[in-house]
Amino acid sequence: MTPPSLILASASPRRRELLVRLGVEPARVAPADIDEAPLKGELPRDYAVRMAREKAEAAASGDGYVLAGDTVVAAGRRILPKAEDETTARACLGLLSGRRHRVLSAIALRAPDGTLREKLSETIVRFKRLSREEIDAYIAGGEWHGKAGGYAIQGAAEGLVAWIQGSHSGVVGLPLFETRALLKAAGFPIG
Ligand SMILES: Cc1cn([C@H]2C[C@H](O)[C@@H](COP(=O)(O)OP(=O)(O)OP(=O)(O)O)O2)c(=O)[nH]c1=O
Repeated sequence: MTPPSLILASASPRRRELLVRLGVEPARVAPADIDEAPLKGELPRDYAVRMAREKAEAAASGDGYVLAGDTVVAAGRRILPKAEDETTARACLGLLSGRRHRVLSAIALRAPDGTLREKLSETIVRFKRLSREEIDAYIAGGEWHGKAGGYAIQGAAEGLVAWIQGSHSGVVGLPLFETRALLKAAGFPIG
């Protein structure tokens, strides 16, 4: 019997790399184009789960599994934006400097029968207090581009992270423990 196929509904190359670490090679990568605006007053965890679910539903086609994820950086109840310009990235780093914040990484899996399952990983991260020079140097490196909260822990930013509790892969974009469990629960063959 041929193994079932899995569509990865994500434009993030990191998500693909993380999934491959579980021994799962997606048959296709099909980024979902959805409206990513948070609802008024929406809590960060509700927003992350809703985004992951909507991405999985939007990419559904045929009879394979569809996996999607969404990573949100939250300072209290506040959802930080994905940094698309320097000003936003600077504002995010200023807010995160010397404080704890949460990274919510939701994943959603649509099974061939249309059942949708999701899981949420929550990680607490604390940056050192960042000096003006540290922020300038980080901004100059450009790794903040397109990243939730204006940083990427898989790059130079980890040198500024004093403490982390939770899932490193979750912060990067695909929490491997939760993803493996979700695939297993949905009957996807995984070692
Ligand atoms: C905090 C943090 C975020 N990120 C990334 C992961 C995600 O790519 C991005 C958050 O945006 P997402 O909306 O989760 O993902 P995406 O837009 O890159 O891709 P798609 O919606 O198609 O799946 O930020 C890191 O790579 N490292 C980090 O440390």
